[in-house]
Amino acid sequence: MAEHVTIVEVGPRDGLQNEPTAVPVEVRIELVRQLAQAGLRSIEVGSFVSPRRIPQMAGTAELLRSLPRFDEVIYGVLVPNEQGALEAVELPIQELAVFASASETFSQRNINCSIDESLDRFLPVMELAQARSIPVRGYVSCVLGCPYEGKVSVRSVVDVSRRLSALGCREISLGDTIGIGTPREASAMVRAAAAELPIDSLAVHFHDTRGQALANILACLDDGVRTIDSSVAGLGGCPYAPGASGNVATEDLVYMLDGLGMETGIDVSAVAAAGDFISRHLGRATASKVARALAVSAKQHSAL
Ligand SMILES: CC(C)(COP(=O)([O-])OP(=O)([O-])OC[C@H]1O[C@@H](n2cnc3c(N)ncnc32)[C@H](O)[C@@H]1OP(=O)([O-])[O-])[C@@H](O)C(=O)NCCC(=O)NCCSC(=O)C[C@@](C)(O)CC(=O)[O-]
Repeated sequence: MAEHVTIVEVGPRDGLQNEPTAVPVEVRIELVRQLAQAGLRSIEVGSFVSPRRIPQMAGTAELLRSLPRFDEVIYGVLVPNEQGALEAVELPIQELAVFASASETFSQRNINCSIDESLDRFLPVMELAQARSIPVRGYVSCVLGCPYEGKVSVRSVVDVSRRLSALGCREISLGDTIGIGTPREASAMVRAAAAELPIDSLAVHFHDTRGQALANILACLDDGVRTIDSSVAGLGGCPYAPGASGNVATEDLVYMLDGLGMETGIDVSAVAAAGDFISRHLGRATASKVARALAVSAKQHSAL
C-alpha cells in the first residue's frame, strides 16, 4: 500500500497575508472551497492577529462563518495570544496554530515579544483549546536562518520545538521562513528535532525563495517526515521576512509525491485550477511550474 503523506495547505493564510492588497472574503471562501474539493483535508484559512499589522487577514471571522463544510476537512487558524484564541474558539474551527520563532529578533519583529514571552502568551491559548478539545499546531520560524540575525542554531530550533510540544502542541511545523536552507542542513535540523520529539509530530514548512524547497522536502521525507506544508500557486511569504517568496507550490509538491508513489488523496489538476482561480484574481502568473506545464498541455490538447 502506498505510504500516505499529509499536506497542510497554508495558501489562504500564509499566501494571502503577504499580498499588497487584501483579497475580498468571498474570493477567499471560493479559494478554500476549491482546495477542499481538490482533496486537501487540512487547510489554514486565516489568522486572528492585529488588523493594523496584517490587514490582509481581517475578515477571518466572517470567512469562517460562511465557509462550506466538507467531511473530514480541517479548517485551522493562526492565533498569537489569548485575544485571538478567544475570538477563534467561538467560530467553527477544527484547529488552532500558535507561532514562535527560533530567532529572538524575528520574534520581536513578528509578534512584538521575546521567545520566552511568546511561549507565556500561548499558555492561555492552550488552556482554552484544551477545554474545548481543539488540537493546536505550533510553528517554529527561522529554523534554517533569520532575515535579521543570519545563522540560527539547531539547538534553539530544538529547544523551542520541545517547549511548544511540552505546552501541548500536537504537531510542530518547522519553518524555513526565508527559504535559505539546503537539503543537508534541512535534514540535520529535522534529525536533531526528531532526536527529542516523535517524527510523526513534526511537519516541515519550506519557502521557495532560492528554489530549494522540493529538494529540502525530499531530504526530510527520507528522514521520515510525513506532514508537509505548502501553498497553492506558491503564494505567500511573511511580511516580517522581507524578500521571502511563497511556500513550495502545492501543485509541485503533489506532483513530486505522486511520482514517488506516495499517496496524498489530492488531485493535482484540481489544485492547479484553484491556483489559476486565485492567480487570475491577483492578476499574475502562478508560481507553480507544474500548473504552468498542465496549462500548456491543456492548450496543446484542445488545439488537436
Ligand atoms: C502578535 C501581536 C498581536 C502582538 O501584539 P502586541 O504585542 O499587543 O503589540 P502590537 O503593537 O504588535 O499590536 C497591538 C495591537 O494589536 C491588537 N491585538 C493584539 N492581539 C490581537 C489579536 N489576537 N487579534 C487582533 N488584534 C490584536 C491590540 O489590541 C493592539 O491594537 P491597537 O491598539 O493597535 O488598535 C501583533 O504583533 C501582531 O498581530 N503581529 C502580526 C503577526 C503575524 O501575523 N505575522 C505573520 C504570521 S507568522 C508567519 O507567517 C510565519 C509562519 C507561521 O508562516 C511560519 C514561517 O514561515 O516561518
